Amino acid sequence: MHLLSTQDMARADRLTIENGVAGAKLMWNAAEAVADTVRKVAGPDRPIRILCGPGNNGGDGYALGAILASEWRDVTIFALGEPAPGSDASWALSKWNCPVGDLSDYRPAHSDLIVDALFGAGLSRPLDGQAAAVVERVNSSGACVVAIDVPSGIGGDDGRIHGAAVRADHTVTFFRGKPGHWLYPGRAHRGELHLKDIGIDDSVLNGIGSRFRLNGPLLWNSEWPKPKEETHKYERGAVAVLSGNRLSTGASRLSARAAARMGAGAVTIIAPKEAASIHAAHLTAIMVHQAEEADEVIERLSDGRERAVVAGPGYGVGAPLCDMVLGLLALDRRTCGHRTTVLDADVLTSFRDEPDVLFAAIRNSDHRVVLTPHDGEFARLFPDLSSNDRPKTVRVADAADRSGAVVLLKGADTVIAEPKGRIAINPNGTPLLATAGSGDVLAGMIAGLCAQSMPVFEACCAAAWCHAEAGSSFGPGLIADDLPEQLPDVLRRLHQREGDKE
Ligand SMILES: NC(=O)C1=CN([C@@H]2O[C@H](COP(=O)(O)OP(=O)(O)OC[C@H]3O[C@@H](n4cnc5c(N)ncnc54)[C@H](O)[C@@H]3O)[C@@H](O)[C@H]2O)[C@@H](O)CC1
Ligand SMILES: Nc1ncnc2c1ncn2[C@@H]1O[C@H](COP(=O)(O)OP(=O)(O)O)[C@@H](O)[C@H]1O
Ligand SMILES: [K+]
Repeated sequence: MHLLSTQDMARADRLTIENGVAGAKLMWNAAEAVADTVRKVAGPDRPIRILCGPGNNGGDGYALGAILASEWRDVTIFALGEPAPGSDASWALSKWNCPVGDLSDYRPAHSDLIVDALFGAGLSRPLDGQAAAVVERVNSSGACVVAIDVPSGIGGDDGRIHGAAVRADHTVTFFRGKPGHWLYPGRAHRGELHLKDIGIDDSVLNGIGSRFRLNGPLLWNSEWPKPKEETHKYERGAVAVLSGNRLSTGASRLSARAAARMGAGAVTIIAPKEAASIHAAHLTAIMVHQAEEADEVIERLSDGRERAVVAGPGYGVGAPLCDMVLGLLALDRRTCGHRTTVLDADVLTSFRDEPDVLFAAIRNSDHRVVLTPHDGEFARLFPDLSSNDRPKTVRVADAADRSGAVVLLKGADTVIAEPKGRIAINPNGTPLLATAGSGDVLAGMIAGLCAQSMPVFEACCAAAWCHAEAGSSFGPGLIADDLPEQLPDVLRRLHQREGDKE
């Protein structure tokens, strides 16, 4: 499913208007769509108070008022400024045949149904003055709020609070969702999201070329690996996971088990001697290979049997890990096929003083690379991209462009970006995933899919989505060990789903 930035959405409107649908018609359709939700939420008797801004978001509010007043409902409008003469909003105001109150006079009652039509896609500066004051009163009133397009004060592109922001119970948006509906804190402010058709044809998406996607099965189901009937375990896809020393072996076992559960045909942990015997005592289906020094590990991996390698979880931060990774990335495609290297955890911290060395190695490598930082690791590798001054989506996309890797920035609103390409936001995260080792599982899941030749961006998106599904379907009490065991159930349900379409 595409998401549209405010700029993309303006282009969708423009293309639709050029194709002969009047802007006023789109506004009326938008108001009808909001009216549907308002009727359901307000029931027959609740007083409806519409707060209109000076732009087209306010225009939607005036048109909504006209529709609901024609049904003899108790509707009042309070406005901030007037629509520009000749605008669609000014036309909508002409359909509202009752007085308009001043926004500063509105005192919300708990029983009101408030419609927030102050600002939508056109928010151009932080809320202040009357707008900020009314948002404060609305939020503390306890009244039910339906926001039009986006809760006022939330940036449609970045999901951030600009000055102050409405906390809505419902948000009605048009044609496609916006990144700000899915990035926090906007995601927490929007309440239930209602996506409505207002007469914009899907074909305009071709003319827009939006980079933004909402992650979900539609994005990657068609690339899901299906083993051939006559396959064997190495052909199906093998994974290697590099283990830390004897005191930190658990992380690599979590990654390995997750890779196997995602369908990799063979998974091997490569570990130094003392750690290898600990693994051997724990493992059954997962194989263990003993290798002491970086040279031995690279020698073991140079025959190309494993099409995906996980490095970082529990390995230990330091120069030996940097050398190992640089050695791995230098392995030749002729011997290793189209290998994917998933660099997680300690690898990301180990390169904090010389991230450009890592990025140069990635760009010069024959292999596909995935970086899976959390916020702290992201700040170490990309210090200048870590401040919140630009949307998270754009910062992750810049990190992908700079590094040459697919970058998956973990968090409640995980963002995945490919170099010069798509940017996906994961919708189904649960705070239950905030448990030690859950990131190690995710790294293994990505490797498991990449080893089966799933394209790397799709593999990252699919893994993030399935990881979150595993967390929420297991429920309270979840620890990282439970995630791989939950995957068969997630995968079974996934493959039973009927293909919904874009
Ligand atoms: N034809 C279209 O373009 C359609 C637009 N629609 C609606 O139009 C909205 C976008 O309309 P606009 O582009 O007019 O933008 P908005 O209505 O979101 O806001 C723009 C207006 O608000 C003012 N403004 C921005 N930030 C402010 C602040 N912090 N304090 C005070 N004033 C501020 C601007 O100067 C401008 O007058 C969408 O969100 C959607 O609700 C829908 O009616 C569907 C069709
Ligand atoms: N509040 C949250 N909501 C949703 N997902 C979360 C939340 N907190 C963490 N996660 C997810 O949990 C995982 C944690 O990974 P990471 O920080 O690497 O942990 P660890 O290093 O302990 O394995 C990531 O996939 C992240 O997206
Ligand atoms: K709004």
